[in-house]
Amino acid sequence: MSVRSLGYLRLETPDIEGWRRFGADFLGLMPVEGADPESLYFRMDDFPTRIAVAPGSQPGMTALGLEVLDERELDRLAAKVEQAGIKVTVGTEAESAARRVTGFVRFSDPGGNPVELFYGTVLDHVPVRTPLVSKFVTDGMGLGHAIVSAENPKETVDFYLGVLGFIERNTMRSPGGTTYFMGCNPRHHTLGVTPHPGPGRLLHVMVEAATIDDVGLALDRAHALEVPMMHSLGKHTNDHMVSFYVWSPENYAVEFGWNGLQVPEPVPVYEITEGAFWGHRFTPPPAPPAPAA
Ligand SMILES: Cc1ccc(O)c(O)c1CC[C@@H]1C(=O)CC[C@]2(C)C(=O)CC[C@@H]12
Ligand SMILES: [Fe+2]
Repeated sequence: MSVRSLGYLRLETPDIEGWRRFGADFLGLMPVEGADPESLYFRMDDFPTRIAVAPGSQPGMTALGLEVLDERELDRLAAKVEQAGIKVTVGTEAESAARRVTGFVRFSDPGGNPVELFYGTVLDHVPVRTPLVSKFVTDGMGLGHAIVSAENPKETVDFYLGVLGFIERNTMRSPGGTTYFMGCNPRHHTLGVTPHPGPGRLLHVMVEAATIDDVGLALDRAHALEVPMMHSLGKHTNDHMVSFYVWSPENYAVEFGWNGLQVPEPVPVYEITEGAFWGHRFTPPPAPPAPAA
């Protein structure tokens, strides 16, 4: 296994105040200070930052931060990415310091999603405090999972499997094409790739809490804070996770779940024919505010 986990996400949003409330008061992440005073930084565990949100004119993901074992693995994987014909840039010392990692490289995956491979997390030993959530499930499994889009899903999936060492878990066919779910540690899936016209983008990020009560309480907070629902409470057919999804301030989505399946050893791939055993009823995003006349 090459990539070890989804280590961090870097996002940009036109609604930084919305994200402050969303991240801390709804998701229950721990807000902390970081390199840029204009940005938001959220902890889930002893990683210094799991989700960093910077102000930007457009919503977007600026990095899918994938953790590798050590410097030798980073060099080996960066060379493999270059051999695959993808241009790789080495992060500067200042950029590494801002991410609180020892080193990283960046490139775009074949679908156009921005990826950073990093090693050497600089741990935060101030105990994490998440009073709204009993615990986020991250140990050895990263912050959760992300689903990204690609116009060329097969090529993009072949890259993650063949170059970065992900393992295929399952597929799901829908009218728009096939979605691929991949893992890199016991968490059933860390990355999903789904077809979508246009350059790759983040569709949702999943965070996992330790108890069903954490999910119930998060549903209550969504209601109280008027966080718009995307998929009602449901249970997935591939990782058996019980979760619901909300629209984030810029209309990507966050899935809040519990009891995701862990797959310590590779198992044969399979195809699912429904996304959920029950639930996960969809609600479209709220209409954007009307432009000022
Ligand atoms: C089906 C499924 C299983 C496990 C997950 O963690 C999960 O997020 C999903 C849904 C994934 C995915 C999505 O988020 C956007 C709409 C998608 C692309 C589909 O049309 C099929 C799968 C769906
Ligand atoms: Fe998901």
